[in-house]
Amino acid sequence: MIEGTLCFVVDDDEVLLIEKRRGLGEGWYNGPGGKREDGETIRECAVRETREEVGIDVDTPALSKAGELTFRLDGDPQIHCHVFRTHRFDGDPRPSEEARPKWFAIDEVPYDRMWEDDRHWLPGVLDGRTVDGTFHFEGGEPLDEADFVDYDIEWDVSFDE
Ligand SMILES: Nc1[nH]c(=O)nc2c1ncn2[C@H]1C[C@H](O)[C@@H](COP(=O)(O)OP(=O)(O)OP(=O)(O)O)O1
Repeated sequence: MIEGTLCFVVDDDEVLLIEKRRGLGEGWYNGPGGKREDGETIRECAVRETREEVGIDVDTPALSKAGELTFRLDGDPQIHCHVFRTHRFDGDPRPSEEARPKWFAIDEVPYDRMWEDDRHWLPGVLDGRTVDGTFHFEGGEPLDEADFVDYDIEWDVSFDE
């Protein structure tokens, strides 16, 4: 199964999202993030992907673990995604080949232009809660063309790391 990250940078009442320009979820908004590479920790992955995609530096210890999400396709776990939240960053977001960054007011997050599961867990994460969720998709690869059919969420969990 793929290990991945999502990193939500919050500044006052706004959150930094990216419009993904390629790969899974192309054309949709999400947090910066991506697949973990060999030899890096999950936090290192979140920091690297945020720097690569939008050119800002987030502070590793200040990343707060906000969730673990498992995305299943036709019953098989495909991606195990670690979600982080932070208020601390350096630099101004700039676009890259992978992503166009944009700040959104937290009460104006464009859920209709995001993965369908996001509306079930991201509001709580932006509200400071922790989540452990499994999201079921059906209809074959790729995941972003499959149907979102069901989910199971536990809130206010604690994580080992
Ligand atoms: N259902 C879903 N809801 C969601 O919010 N994010 C999802 C998701 N399914 C996948 N993702 C995110 C998590 C992770 O950041 C990313 C993985 O997609 P990709 O494999 O396309 O990664 P990237 O292309 O960003 O990674 P790299 O190739 O490592 O840069 O997609």
